[in-house]
Amino acid sequence: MKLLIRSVVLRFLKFPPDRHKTAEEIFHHLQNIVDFGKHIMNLFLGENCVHYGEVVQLPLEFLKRLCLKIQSERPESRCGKEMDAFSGYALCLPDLTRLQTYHFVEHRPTLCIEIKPKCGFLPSSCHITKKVKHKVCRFCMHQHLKVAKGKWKRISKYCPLDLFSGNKQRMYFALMSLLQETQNNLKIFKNGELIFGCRDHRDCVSDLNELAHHLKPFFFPANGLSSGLYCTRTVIKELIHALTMTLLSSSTTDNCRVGDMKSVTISQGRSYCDASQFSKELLRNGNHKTEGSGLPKGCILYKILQAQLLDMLDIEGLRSLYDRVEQYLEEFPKERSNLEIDGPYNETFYEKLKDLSTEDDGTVTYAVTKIHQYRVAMTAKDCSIMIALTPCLQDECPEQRCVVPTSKSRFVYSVSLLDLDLKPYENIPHQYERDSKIVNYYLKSLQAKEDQHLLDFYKENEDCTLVFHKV
Ligand SMILES: O=P(O)(O)O[C@@H]1[C@@H](OP(=O)(O)O)[C@H](OP(=O)(O)O)[C@H](O)[C@H](OP(=O)(O)O)[C@H]1OP(=O)(O)O
Ligand SMILES: Nc1ncnc2c1ncn2[C@@H]1O[C@H](COP(=O)(O)OP(=O)(O)OP(=O)(O)O)[C@@H](O)[C@H]1O
Repeated sequence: MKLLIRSVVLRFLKFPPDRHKTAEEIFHHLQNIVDFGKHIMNLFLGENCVHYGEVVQLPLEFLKRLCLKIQSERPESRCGKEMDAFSGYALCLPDLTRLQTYHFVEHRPTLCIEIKPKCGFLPSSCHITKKVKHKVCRFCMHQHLKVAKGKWKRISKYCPLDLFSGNKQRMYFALMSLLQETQNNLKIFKNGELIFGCRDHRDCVSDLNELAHHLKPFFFPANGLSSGLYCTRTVIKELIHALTMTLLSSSTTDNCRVGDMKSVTISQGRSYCDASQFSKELLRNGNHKTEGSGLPKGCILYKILQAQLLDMLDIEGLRSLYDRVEQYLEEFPKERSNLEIDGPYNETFYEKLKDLSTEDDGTVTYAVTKIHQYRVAMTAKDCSIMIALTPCLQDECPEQRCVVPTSKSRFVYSVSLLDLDLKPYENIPHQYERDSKIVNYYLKSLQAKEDQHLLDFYKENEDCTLVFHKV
């Protein structure tokens, strides 16, 4: 749960009603979040993008009033957990809907586009038991289950592999699909206020004409564009162009160490997903080669993908390693802190993440290293990118690398990341079950679709079926 107070954001922990923690535990938990951002994600993703914030203490009276004030604003689907208003501790973060780089534009209008890209590769682990996982990405498979469960109304045409391809045509298709079906993967803010996307799973604002109306003064400040369908298309195109440029731009000035990790390759896996509408469209037009231009090293998508690729074994390969650690902890419960399952997140922890060998020597040390890497990868698979854009004049911003030009405008931008908390160790069995549910449901719906096609085929051909009778 996040609360916006002027230009900072206060972040509070949430817990199920019956599971309150002591103030000391909450302080430790929040400090761990800060340390993980500062010493681990910072190095993977770069200090310009990672804003880990600081733990602050607030008067309890203030928190009590705050809690009462915001309760009615919280989406119903999120109310299963209660905000911690008892410990007095919170995280203080910058407001990432605002530009993070240049402060001279602080009071200018700002657009911020939040994208939750999800997992951008197909796993190639030999532990995988269902072949479909090598061909169809997790996001596309999961769509079927989400729609069946009523989380979303329609299947999205967005496929993360298109966004992460680095190919501008595929990225255009991916971003357009996000705009058409935002789900929880795209939100747009104007001056810090949500103008497009879902606040809650039921509460969505996604009228492209209305969005174009908001965007027009940013992209066509001289107002030379009439309204209507043509205008909407033109403005949306400009937005997608600006987003593509920022997502592919490389930052050379941060401390990101993505280069010092032997980069994990995805060459064994393919770079396109069989379920992607873009690939299907190409195939339909007789083109059998889906282009992947590759991401420029140093761009935000490249860094996120590198962190995601730390999941080398897939949950199917990881499950038995988790059981190995659990068995060990059952015998030696005090060893949990030595295994550093709950931190500390420091340089030593980071160094361990660099061991990419997948030769299992049967030790608990090997198992724990792979688990740490998996948890970091899962974090990168669930984080969000915040792209803030503010118009700037021709003679402003001498550093061209922070400027994105569009047809009739020019923007300074900043790229930041959200939701970088390390995924809990305890979630692993749940991840395993969810994975098999997603895959099984997908296979079931594929089968049902095939059966239906066959049935339709027989129905269509009923009139001319030749039936042989025994004589
Ligand atoms: O498993 P996924 O891919 O559905 O991801 C979950 C997200 O669902 P999504 O598919 O993005 O709609 C899910 O997003 P929502 O809360 O549904 O918007 C959470 O981010 C969840 O993380 P956590 O368990 O709350 O830490 C995410 O769970 P983790 O798997 O990252 O733990
Ligand atoms: N530092 C920030 N600056 C601006 N907006 C933020 C910041 N942190 C979070 N947000 C906004 O708040 C939204 C919710 O954040 P997050 O998903 O981390 O919270 P949550 O724990 O799921 O909250 P809840 O369950 O109450 O919805 C984000 O999708 C983003 O739009």
